[in-house]
Amino acid sequence: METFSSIDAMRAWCRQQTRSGDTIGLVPTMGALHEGHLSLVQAATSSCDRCVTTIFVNPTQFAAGEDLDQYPRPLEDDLAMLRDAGVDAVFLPNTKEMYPGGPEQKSTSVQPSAVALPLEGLHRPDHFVGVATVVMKLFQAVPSDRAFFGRKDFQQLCVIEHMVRDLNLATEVVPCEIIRESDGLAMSSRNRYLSDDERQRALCISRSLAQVERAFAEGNRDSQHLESILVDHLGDCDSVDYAVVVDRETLAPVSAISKNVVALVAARVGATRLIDNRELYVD
Ligand SMILES: Nc1ncnc2c1ncn2[C@@H]1O[C@H](COP(=O)(O)OP(=O)(O)OP(=O)(O)O)[C@@H](O)[C@H]1O
Ligand SMILES: CC(C)(CO)[C@@H](O)C(=O)[O-]
Ligand code: BAL
Repeated sequence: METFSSIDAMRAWCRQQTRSGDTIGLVPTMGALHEGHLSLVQAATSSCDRCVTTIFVNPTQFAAGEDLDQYPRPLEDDLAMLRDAGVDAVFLPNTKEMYPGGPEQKSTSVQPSAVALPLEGLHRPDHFVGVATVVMKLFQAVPSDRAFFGRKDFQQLCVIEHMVRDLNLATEVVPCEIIRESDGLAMSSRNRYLSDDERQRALCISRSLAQVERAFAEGNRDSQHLESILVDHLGDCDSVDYAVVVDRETLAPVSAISKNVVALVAARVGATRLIDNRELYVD
């Protein structure tokens, strides 16, 4: 497995693979890897000739006071997992390589579509500008045929799909299913922050979504009622940023549901903010 920290070297390696006819699958991450990340790697290695994973804790998507400094960085463990998973190359830029003028510098950025405005956009106002911009930069460093993103970060996936569509990017976005612990908790690097008690209480998030899925399957199409089911089951969380059932394409509120929707939750357990969701399909 090759590792690269410079954009030029990474891009040159990709060009060489492409010249020899190999397709490239890209898996962008912030490290602290788990089975969710490995499922993206698995999807990439099974549909592309080469898999490149990136590990970069992107400062521009964190607001002041968020967990940028604490964010776990177990690099040796991450590299061992990627090697075992059959990854061909890892891109590990430092902040100076990605932001030569410093991350605070007002440099060119990507303005995401309106899908970035609600939900996470309200609670983390500059977050998706940071995400869209760094993903665009990673796409330039790792020219790839396909890029793999998890549905766990549902709104992020929408933002990236819109960016690729609106800016005519050549990389195909491949959404990947949410990987859960055996008790239902969505895997997330931030689960490492949870104490045993918090880990138990965090289960109410996936349970609340399972309850909504059940009500939806039984024919309930009233979004207010479905949202009240979410809220009723989130009592073990310390605070709830949002618990909503919204249009799956626009993330706008819906009342009587006639199209596919998605139930999304962001809640804090102790100091840890977790997100999860369920897509609900009308047939
Ligand atoms: N449980 C999961 N199932 C599927 N994909 C996942 C899961 N967790 C993360 N991913 C995907 O992995 C990619 C990298 O995400 P990231 O490194 O931020 O991990 P994370 O676990 O979401 O971290 P955090 O806890 O910081 O949100 C993203 O596309 C994300 O959607
Ligand atoms: C897409 C991403 C790697 C951009 O920093 C990050 O937001 C993540 O890990 O989901
Ligand atoms: N997985 C999304 C990255 C973040 O929360 O910043």
